[in-house]
Amino acid sequence: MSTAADTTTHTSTDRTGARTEEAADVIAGARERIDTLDDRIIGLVQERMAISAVIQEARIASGGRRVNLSREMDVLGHYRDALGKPGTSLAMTLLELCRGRI
Ligand SMILES: O=C(O)C(=O)C[C@]1(C(=O)O)C=C[C@@H](O)C=C1
Repeated sequence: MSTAADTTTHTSTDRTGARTEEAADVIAGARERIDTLDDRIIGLVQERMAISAVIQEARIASGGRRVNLSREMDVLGHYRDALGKPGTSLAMTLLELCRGRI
């Protein structure tokens, strides 16, 4: 485990798991693109959460319930159709982020 006082030098191959500098460069560049995409995905999730909150608040203020299960089935199906079984898990996580646990 490394600590703040650790003075070990880590090479680019150490950091990436690659066995050559060339592979390490490819990996480092691709990781930068992934980090940028992840930031965008997180931003989109936050935007989805805000819009979902508007819907839930409107429904609750009108006397309805926070959750609408038939709509959740549509959302789960949309992700499953696009991404397969793990898509369903992803959609369930998104729904939990947007409306909390049920
Ligand atoms: O579409 C709705 O009615 C919403 O409330 C949004 C949303 C969602 O985040 O997709 C959240 C809670 C509901 O149970 C269903 C879907």
